[in-house]
Amino acid sequence: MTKNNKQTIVIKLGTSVLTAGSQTLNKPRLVELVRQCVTLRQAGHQVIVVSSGAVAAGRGVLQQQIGHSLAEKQMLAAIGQGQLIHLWQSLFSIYDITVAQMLLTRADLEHRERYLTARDMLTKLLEHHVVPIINENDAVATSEIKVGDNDNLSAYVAILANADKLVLLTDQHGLFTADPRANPDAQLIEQVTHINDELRALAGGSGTQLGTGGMATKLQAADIAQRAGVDVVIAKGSEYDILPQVLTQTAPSTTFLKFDAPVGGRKRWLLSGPKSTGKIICDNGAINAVCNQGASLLAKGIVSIEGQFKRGELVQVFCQQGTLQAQGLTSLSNQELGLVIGRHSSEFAQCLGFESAEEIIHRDNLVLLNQHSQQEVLN
Ligand SMILES: Nc1ncnc2c1ncn2[C@@H]1O[C@H](COP(=O)(O)OP(=O)(O)O)[C@@H](O)[C@H]1O
Ligand SMILES: N[C@@H](CCC(=O)OP(=O)(O)O)C(=O)O
Repeated sequence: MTKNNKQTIVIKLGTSVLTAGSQTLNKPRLVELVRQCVTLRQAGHQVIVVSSGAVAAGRGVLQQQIGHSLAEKQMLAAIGQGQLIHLWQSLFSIYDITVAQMLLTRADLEHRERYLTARDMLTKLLEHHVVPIINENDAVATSEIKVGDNDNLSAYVAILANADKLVLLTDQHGLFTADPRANPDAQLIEQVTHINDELRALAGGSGTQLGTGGMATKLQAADIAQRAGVDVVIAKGSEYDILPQVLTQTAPSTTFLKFDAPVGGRKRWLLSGPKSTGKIICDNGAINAVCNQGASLLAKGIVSIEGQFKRGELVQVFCQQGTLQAQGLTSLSNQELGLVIGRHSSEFAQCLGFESAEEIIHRDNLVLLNQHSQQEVLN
């Protein structure tokens, strides 16, 4: 939330920015970015950095031909992360600013308690005027527990920190109508209120072997952050004084406006923490009740389910037309739910052999995803 125009700003620095298009870290670029972060702090803002670049730094240290397989990148990240944090530490120390390293994986955000621990830690660092430097813990992150890209990670961090703004610095001015690398005539899209399939279709992957996810993951990140009440800006990290310019809205960029009625409280965790493990497909009556009438999801309106999930895991709710409408924590596993699809809760005990709550996803455990200004309860 904005506190007297003093904002908490998460700045995500992509590999493309930190390498300036080369194969390894570009130190003058880091110097320049630290100077700008300090300018923001001197203006009273709190700064959190999500820094990519461990893999690139590792390449610079080893100076051997290393491929791009997962195992090779993990090895490079393990080598490079130390150098990366050392550089940030040295550069911020010129200004007498202390930094702290936080290496996260999805597992740190998935369980509510671990999520709260990470949140408290981040809050403490900011209280002590430390700049958190965050990256994914690539060296140990297996596919089951990793976020996979720092764009999504930075959106989760912005939610954790209750940030006002997320700035994604990359090697383009923002989201274009097509990948500008392949389409020189592509136009910059300056403002986005709501990300839809049409927009997602414009966002391609990374144009290089160094970046992860390209514009596609930046849109995923923006979508999550907007819903949680965070303004998001994508801008070009090589532009002079880009960070101050983003704040004064004078740089070419793409801005994604935060929602008028953002998801609040514990429900923010549902946007950022758990990974979805299954799908529930519902009839239009159920979708209408859940999306427009503030109802919980009942078994009666469920048409089918897909995937495997346990009780308490996150599942996604789709309409029969195939659009994602909501996500939330299920009270039954996929096997149990299979026994009661389409049934009234009065039949649950007989079908399941035990008593169970009538709601399959209780309203308190559910976030809507298909309305850009949904009236979610701010709890
Ligand atoms: N519609 C688009 N607009 C802008 N860039 C796009 C688009 N689609 C794909 N891209 C690509 O996304 C790249 C930026 O993402 P990425 O390489 O992952 O950078 P970073 O390391 O900054 O995360 C751009 O260099 C560009 O080639
Ligand atoms: N964690 C990796 C970067 C992953 C990533 O998302 O990269 P990028 O798309 O360049 O922001 C690293 O430190 O090299």
